[in-house]
Amino acid sequence: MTDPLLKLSHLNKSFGALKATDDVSLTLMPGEIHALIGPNGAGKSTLIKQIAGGLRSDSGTVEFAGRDVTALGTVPRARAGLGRTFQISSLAMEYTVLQNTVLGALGHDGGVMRFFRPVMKDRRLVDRGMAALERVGLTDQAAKRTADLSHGQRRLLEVAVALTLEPKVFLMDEPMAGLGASGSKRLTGFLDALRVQAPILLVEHDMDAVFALADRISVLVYGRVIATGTADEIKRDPTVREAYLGAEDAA
Ligand SMILES: Nc1ncnc2c1ncn2[C@@H]1O[C@H](COP(=O)(O)OP(=O)(O)OP(=O)(O)O)[C@@H](O)[C@H]1O
Repeated sequence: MTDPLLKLSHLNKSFGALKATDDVSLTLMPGEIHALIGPNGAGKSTLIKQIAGGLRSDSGTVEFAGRDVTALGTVPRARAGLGRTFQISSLAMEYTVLQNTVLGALGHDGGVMRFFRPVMKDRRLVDRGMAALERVGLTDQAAKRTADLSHGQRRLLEVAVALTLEPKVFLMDEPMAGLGASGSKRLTGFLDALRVQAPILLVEHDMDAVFALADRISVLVYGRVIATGTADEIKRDPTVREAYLGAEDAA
């Protein structure tokens, strides 16, 4: 059997008396989109932070590509290929769209020292930046100031910057937020293709996108995973319907 690329075992995180995540175990398989859904405050963002390394777990382990990364911070986890996007606006607003992706590509090469070299003259980095823009459909915006992009375009640019880092896994926290119907549809199509390059752990409230994309869905309620399964299994699961999907879906 194929090994999971990401394996969470018995992760816990409390804030005072509040158990934000409670004994969470789940896996992300190669090529898979695994969606994490749950009501507000269920612990989804906390879990993403525990995986990315921004928040230290009280107990439990995070294994990535067969390696225990629990003790590592955000930067070494990102360097290892654990890519986090969204809900961290890391874009440089005064820079052009292309400069943002080129800086992303530069970050991937890991050379802070190189920062001082004329990066925009580095053909290889510029090509990588342009290739990422092309993949998200922002080529014609390359020379624009990032601050002048629409909200939806900025989100696409965040995806493009993430692509330049060539992650082995994507952790995405509500990528559809604020995109509107056509923007979400476009991003849904894009993520569908992206899973081949790197599997995606997707926190998302947009249930149309979740049901369209996810190979598996885990439902988090009060910090606990109450069910994991395919979209059909989750839709049918009585515990989920009661706890999360609500009366209108149970009707
Ligand atoms: N730094 C913190 N200090 C104290 N409590 C926190 C902290 N971060 C999160 N919490 C609490 O932990 C619980 C889980 O929050 P979290 O943001 O992980 O939920 P969520 O499922 O991502 O919610 P949403 O869907 O609204 O983004 C909430 O009750 C929240 O108030």
